[in-house]
Amino acid sequence: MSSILESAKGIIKEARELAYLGKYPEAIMKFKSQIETLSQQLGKNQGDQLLFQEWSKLVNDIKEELDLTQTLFDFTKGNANNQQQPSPQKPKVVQECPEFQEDNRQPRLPFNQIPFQHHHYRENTSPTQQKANQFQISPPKQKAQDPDEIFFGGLRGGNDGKRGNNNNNNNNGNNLNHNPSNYFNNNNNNNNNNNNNNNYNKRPVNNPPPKDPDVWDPPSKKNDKPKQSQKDAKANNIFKPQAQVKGNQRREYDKPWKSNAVGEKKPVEGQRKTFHDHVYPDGRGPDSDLIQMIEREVLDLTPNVSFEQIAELELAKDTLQEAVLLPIFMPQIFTGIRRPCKGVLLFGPPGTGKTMLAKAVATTGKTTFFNVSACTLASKWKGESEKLVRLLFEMAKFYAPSTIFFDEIDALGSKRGDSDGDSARKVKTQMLIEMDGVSGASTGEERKTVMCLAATNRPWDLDEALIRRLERRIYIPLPSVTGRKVLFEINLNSLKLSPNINWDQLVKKCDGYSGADIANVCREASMLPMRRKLKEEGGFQKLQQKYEDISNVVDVPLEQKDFDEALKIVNKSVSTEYLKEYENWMKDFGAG
Ligand SMILES: Nc1ncnc2c1ncn2[C@@H]1O[C@H](COP(=O)(O)OP(=O)(O)OP(=O)(O)O)[C@@H](O)[C@H]1O
Repeated sequence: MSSILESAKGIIKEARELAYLGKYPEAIMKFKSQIETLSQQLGKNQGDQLLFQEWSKLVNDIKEELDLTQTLFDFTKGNANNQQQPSPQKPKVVQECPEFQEDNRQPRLPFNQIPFQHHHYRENTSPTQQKANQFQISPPKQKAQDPDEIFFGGLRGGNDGKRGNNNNNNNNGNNLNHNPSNYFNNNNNNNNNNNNNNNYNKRPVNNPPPKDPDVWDPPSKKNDKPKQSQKDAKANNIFKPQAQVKGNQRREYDKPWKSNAVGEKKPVEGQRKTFHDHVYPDGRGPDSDLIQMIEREVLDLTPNVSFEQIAELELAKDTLQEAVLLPIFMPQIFTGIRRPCKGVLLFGPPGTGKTMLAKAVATTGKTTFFNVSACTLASKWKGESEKLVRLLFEMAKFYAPSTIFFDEIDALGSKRGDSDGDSARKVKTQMLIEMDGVSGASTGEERKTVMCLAATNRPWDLDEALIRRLERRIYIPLPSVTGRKVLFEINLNSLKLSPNINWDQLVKKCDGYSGADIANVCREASMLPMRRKLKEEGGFQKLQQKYEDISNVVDVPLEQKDFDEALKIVNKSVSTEYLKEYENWMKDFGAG
């Protein structure tokens, strides 16, 4: 049954398309064939009362559609016989509606020639009709792609909500088209006048023509509705009494939403004055948004990492303490040839603790930490990146002593080349200028220590001018055996551990793992006993019913098998071929 309906649906759709294209004879043939097929089926299904009713309703509807198509056909034939061909110019509806201009199909019929059937199909919400709709003879509404929608769209009024007068149109469409006799009368008039458009315009005033949803209302004349003067309005009591206020009285109430607004922001006493407040004491300026974005997303007031939390990397820690922290603590010593370096580059495989080192520097030196991810910058402030770099350094000087950390600096400061866009070149140049400006701290002006730290996994991509300014270049390698042991200790210090774990063997197995990889192994291992326990007890729900405090039950010591299992899941993330490249680059450019 459903296959018959499906094929009927398809053929009826084709028939509508043909009718839309003005191929009435073919459309009529198709409608007729479907009426025949469905009627035959009706005969076979008389036993099922409900189905029978629905199908006969459907057949009747298609018959009406056939009649209307036939009428249209007769009408156009009449026109042709009278040699009253429609004007080659497209009707107004078609001219004004972009969808129709894009569409190369024939212009749509004048409004009063459009059959009403589909409207009837979709709008009728009687239970039987709703059932019939389930057969989806008329498909759900789509944007002007569906020929049904284009062909019969005028009847339903609102097609896509673009125009404001859809509801009215809908009503007008209903009023006119629900009554087939109206429809035929109009056609007769058309025949008499032999001019559809004229006829459309010559409707009696008390029976206004339905609006086409695709045609905008003409602009209303200014004197259509004389404006009511305020005096008259008051007299007519249009204004509510509470609105009658004197002078500025209306503005004198609390506007809590405004207190957070940028324009009204006032520094609270005792609170740290922000850079924004400093440059724009009035609360708003041309770069307000950019500055606030930096303050919100780049400024990290609590990096909170200590050197003790970082495993191994003793050389890097010493270099950073000497190059960055000492000049902050003893600025008087670091003058002349001892001037602090302009910047430090940390390079090495991913996940080896470069960001942690930068944060530890900021925490220990009690400096303001700007954590700039070059990737984010480049994408987020496209077109304004060089302004952002300038503002960033200005802010760093304002909050000095500060540390600016450029993570993934290769994304921002790669080698300059012909393929660079204008914007990328400007950003690089701005960075170089600003980094030079930072060392201006040693030229006698009030010392504003700003340290630049940068990290990259691809040092060989960096621009040489930038490399020169990052005067200390420190290799952050993968952890050694000792480093891996410490990493396990750091990551597992809050968990219960079985005494039977063979740490030496485990650390050996983790050869080539970065600090981040080892942290992942520990995380995975820590979950396994819990998962096992949950499974044994029949799932979370059952465990919860059985024990009041399930945290004690699932918090079981980690065992060797947990780590073995975790090592199967977590693999190393650094390829060995890259390690060679780091070492080579270190030989050529390293300055640790
Ligand atoms: N030496 C280390 N000591 C302690 N933890 C470490 C160490 N190295 C890596 N980790 C762990 O790895 C995680 C990632 O470290 P971090 O972000 O500092 O790496 P990164 O070198 O900056 O990585 P990327 O180059 O991908 O930005 C840290 O949160 C930490 O858990």
